Amino acid sequence: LKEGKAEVLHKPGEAFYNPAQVQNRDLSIAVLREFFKLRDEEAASKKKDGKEEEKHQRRVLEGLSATGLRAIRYAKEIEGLTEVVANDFSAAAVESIDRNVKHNKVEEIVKASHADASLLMHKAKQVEKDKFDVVDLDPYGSATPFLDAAVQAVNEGGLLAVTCTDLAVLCGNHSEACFAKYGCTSLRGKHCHELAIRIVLSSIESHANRYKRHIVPLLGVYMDFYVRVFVRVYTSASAVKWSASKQSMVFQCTGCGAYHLQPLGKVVERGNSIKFLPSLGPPVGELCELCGYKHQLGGPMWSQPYFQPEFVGRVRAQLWGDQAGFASYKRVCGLLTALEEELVDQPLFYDLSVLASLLNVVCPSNAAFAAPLLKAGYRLSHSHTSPMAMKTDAPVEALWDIMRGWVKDHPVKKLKEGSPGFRLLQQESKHIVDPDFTVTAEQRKEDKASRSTPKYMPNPTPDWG
Ligand SMILES: C[S@@+](CC[C@H](N)C(=O)[O-])C[C@H]1O[C@@H](n2cnc3c(N)ncnc32)[C@H](O)[C@@H]1O
Repeated sequence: LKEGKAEVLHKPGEAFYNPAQVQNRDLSIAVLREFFKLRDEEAASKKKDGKEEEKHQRRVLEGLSATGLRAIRYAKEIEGLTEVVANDFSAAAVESIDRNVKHNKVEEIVKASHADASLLMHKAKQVEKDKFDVVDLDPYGSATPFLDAAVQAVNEGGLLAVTCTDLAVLCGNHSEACFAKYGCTSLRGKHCHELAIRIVLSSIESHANRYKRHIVPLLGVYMDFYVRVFVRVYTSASAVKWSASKQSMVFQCTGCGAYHLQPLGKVVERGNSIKFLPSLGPPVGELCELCGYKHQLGGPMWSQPYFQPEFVGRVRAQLWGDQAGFASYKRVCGLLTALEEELVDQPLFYDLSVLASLLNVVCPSNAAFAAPLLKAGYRLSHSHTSPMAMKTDAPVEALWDIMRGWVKDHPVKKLKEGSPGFRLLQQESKHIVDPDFTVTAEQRKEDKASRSTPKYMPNPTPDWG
């Protein structure tokens, strides 16, 4: 099998290999290249400030390596790596890693290791120089059994890359299992994939906090059948005090899906010290003010940004600039462009098709829905996890104002009395936005002709072509 610069001799049944994960591996290579560049830039700026330059060996651990394909690609496609440890606890997998390392002539860099990944990481954490610059976890299902060791085995400012494929658990089908594994309750809804990313981040942060460490997310995505996050790990007892203020509970209505976030607390600075204040009471009552149904409680989830737009842009440019090297560059660049255009500071979103289906009415176009919100000064974007997403800083009442305006001209099919949609239509308008404001067909045509990204997107598509 060939992928990137690696060629793997693969016996079916011997070690796990999934061709569909090429996107995951391509993305990871581009992220690692940019991460090491970032570290070089940081070291250079420290040197400029007269501080001692930190020497990094550039060691990577692939804790769950199967055929060794990913580790071999890292060694061949990322410049300057000194060591890549390709570990697996299956003897057959290690045999396959050994064979493939030789076949690809990367014995100098890639070292096969036969151990339980957690045990290996717990050993590595004991000596500073044995810690890794990058720890990559790509398990079957959830990565949570490995997190405790992983957050300790990464060196200062190092990178932890985590895949979780248990989306049924993370997306609200097995909320109880989610709580058991991640310490967070998942919820259903169109935003469930973004919530999944945020739950994984919250879980990593909580493991890190036990060792006076905290995370800084660089990039998180939902792809195909998994979520993948890349976070840097730092040590700081004082930064850990802010952790609860970076996470929120989610109160979500079981009728209309309206959600409200409640940070676990806030931190106030008093002189030289900081004080943590737990949140006071829930942000909403037991019943939803819009439709009268009950709220469900989900979380905690990471409610700070889950990606850094500038870093995402750099990774995208990396993939775009090496089209011959990355088989999946088009798909991954598309995904990263969508991610970069998301409102970075607005957790979760509403889905236009859900708003319309609650009222049993034909769905407005994105542009028709966006116009009144933008006119009123709110921001709006889509989400890389859903094309019908409306991610906005407008209150949910404004969205229903628009939908009530929409139904004036579009017939509502039968709605059951007492249903959430029926109750939403009974509500008085909150007059937060002008629901009758619209963009004309002429303006839309102009928009389409003048740019690839509609005007209602916050950031025009960057010039990366
Ligand atoms: C999904 S596969 C890894 C795929 C690989 N990262 C890739 O990109 O092709 C998961 C691997 O983890 C290994 N594994 C599961 N639990 C492990 C543990 N506790 N320690 C080490 N390896 C483990 C399995 O044997 C399997 O080969």
